[in-house]
Amino acid sequence: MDKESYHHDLKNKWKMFIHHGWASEGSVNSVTLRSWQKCLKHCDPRRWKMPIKASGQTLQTILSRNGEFIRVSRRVVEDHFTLVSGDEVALVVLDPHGWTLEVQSAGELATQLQHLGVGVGMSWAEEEIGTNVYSLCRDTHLYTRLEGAEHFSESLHAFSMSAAAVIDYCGNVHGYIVCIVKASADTHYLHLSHACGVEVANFIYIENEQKNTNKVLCQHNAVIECMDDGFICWDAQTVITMINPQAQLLLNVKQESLIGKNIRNEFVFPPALNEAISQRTKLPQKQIVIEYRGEFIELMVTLRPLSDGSFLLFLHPLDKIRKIAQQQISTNANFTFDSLHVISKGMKQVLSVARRAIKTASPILINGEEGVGKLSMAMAIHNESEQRDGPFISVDCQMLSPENMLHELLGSDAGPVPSKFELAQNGTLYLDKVEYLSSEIQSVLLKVLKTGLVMRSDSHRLIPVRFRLITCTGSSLRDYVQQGAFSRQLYYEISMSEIEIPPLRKRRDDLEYMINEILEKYRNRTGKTLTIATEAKSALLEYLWPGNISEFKNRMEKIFMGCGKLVLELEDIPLDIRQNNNCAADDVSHLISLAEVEMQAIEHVCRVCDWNLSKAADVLKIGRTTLWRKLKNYNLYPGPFNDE
Ligand SMILES: Nc1ncnc2c1ncn2[C@@H]1O[C@H](COP(=O)(O)OP(=O)(O)OP(=O)(O)O)[C@@H](O)[C@H]1O
Repeated sequence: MDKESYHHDLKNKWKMFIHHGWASEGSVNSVTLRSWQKCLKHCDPRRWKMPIKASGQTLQTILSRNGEFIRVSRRVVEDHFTLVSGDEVALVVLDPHGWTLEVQSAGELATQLQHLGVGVGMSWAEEEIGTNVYSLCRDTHLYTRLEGAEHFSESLHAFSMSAAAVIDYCGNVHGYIVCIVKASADTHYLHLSHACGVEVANFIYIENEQKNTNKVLCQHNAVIECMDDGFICWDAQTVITMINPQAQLLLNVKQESLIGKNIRNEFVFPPALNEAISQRTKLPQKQIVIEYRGEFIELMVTLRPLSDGSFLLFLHPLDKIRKIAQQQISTNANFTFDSLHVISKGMKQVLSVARRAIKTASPILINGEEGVGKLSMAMAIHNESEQRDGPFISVDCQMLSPENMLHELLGSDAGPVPSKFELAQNGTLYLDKVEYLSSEIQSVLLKVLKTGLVMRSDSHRLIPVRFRLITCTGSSLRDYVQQGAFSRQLYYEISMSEIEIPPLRKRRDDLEYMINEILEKYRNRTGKTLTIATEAKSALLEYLWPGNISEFKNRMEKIFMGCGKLVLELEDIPLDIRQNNNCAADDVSHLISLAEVEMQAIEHVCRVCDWNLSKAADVLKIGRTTLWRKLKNYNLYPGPFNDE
């Protein structure tokens, strides 16, 4: 059938429908027929009513809401429009609700469309203009064509139109592209709406991808800039491709001097890292030392092999790691000069000596009997000093085994384990019972104090350290020095400021305060108000408290626990305290024999003399053979003797 007859036939079917309200089955496309039936109710097919047109604020809202879509589709529609003969084709862009966003038309076709009211803002709603390509395409989302008399409104019979929806990969409809030609003209141009729709959808997809990529890239760059860790990236050919500012700081290098260089030529890695690189395995949080241009740099690293053959080496800043180690090892120094509650004159003098000592950077030696509060005083000094924000590292020298003393204090590069001096960086190092340091450690400590540098036990690297040293002893270090068991030079060095804490028996005011304080704490804890009878209190005040505050706290706790009354009478006080014996009469478990005293003395002197028997025998003022025999008897023989 030629074009003319085809259109003639269509017109007859349309007339038939308009006249009788029905069309024979199969003669009209079912979708079109359904739309005709709906339109009968609200449109006059023979009289064109100008469609509504959005204007003013409404139009502005529609245009700005579809700004991105208009920008992309205009570019596509303009390109296609210039490619075809403008006189024969019009291209119209609609938003998802059928509002006209853009019209490309020219010549006679443009004039005809303008007469019908086609322009920006016009509505393509079916109720307005009857059956049209937009309304059908909106229902099906499929490419739609209507030719001549397939339109419900007779005024549109002069045109053939097509419409394609612009749908993104998520299924969102951004709008529609409508192509209009004269019904008498060649209809192959109608495919333009489909081509434009696909192209606009592709552009939207690409722009979205670009936006997402840019967003990810921005986030990626922000993360790289803000992260505390440094990192270096090298490719499968071991060429360095990336190094972030933090890594440049940690390694003291400039990006330009490393990018494009071979990682192998720039850095010397330790075996553990080399092995992980060659086996392409992850290496999480490994503390290593790498060599860069003759410098040894200690780092905590994480190695991540990537699937393209490249590697990422994260450099975790060591001061942070050190802080974590310090937090784990450092003691919670919770005393201040105020919280020591000093009442007695003797202790007030001690505090003024301590205050003076704090003003200098020199080490402080604290003397005092056991349990007198030496550690608490050291903590208070730490908290009152410039080092208060640094760590408080406490080491009990008696607890260090002679074999491991060097390793434990000096650390090692192999672990690597930082030395206690490094851990105390910018803080306080407290050495309890300093007389137990072996002579080897004594000379190491002296060197550290004089140079401010430490060398780990298995390393030749000199690490600068800055800390305040507080040592303490319950013995007379002077006697040790005279006996040759403690380095004279070290003694002078550590005792530049010396604090002597008097025993509790010499500070009755403090003792009385502590009794009241302990009663108060008891009341807060149990809700019971306990008082002490005068005789009982006198007994407590008279007692000599050989174990000082430690003993006081311990025994008072036991006394309170055992007393079911609200008034503590003399009879509730243990007999040894009442009789002012220095040890509990009914408890002999902690008393030691003469042989044990001798054994402890021998072991202590031998340890201090690094098991040099001649030296130890001199200090103990016994013969070498006697010492050797006693060591065997007491089973104190630790291994080969260092006797020369
Ligand atoms: N002024 C104080 N007020 C209350 N309690 C204190 C005071 N000083 C020390 N103590 C407490 O006394 C006990 C012993 O104190 P600290 O450990 O400081 O003594 P020390 O002389 O270092 O002991 P040792 O000789 O056994 O090492 C701790 O429980 C501590 O909390």
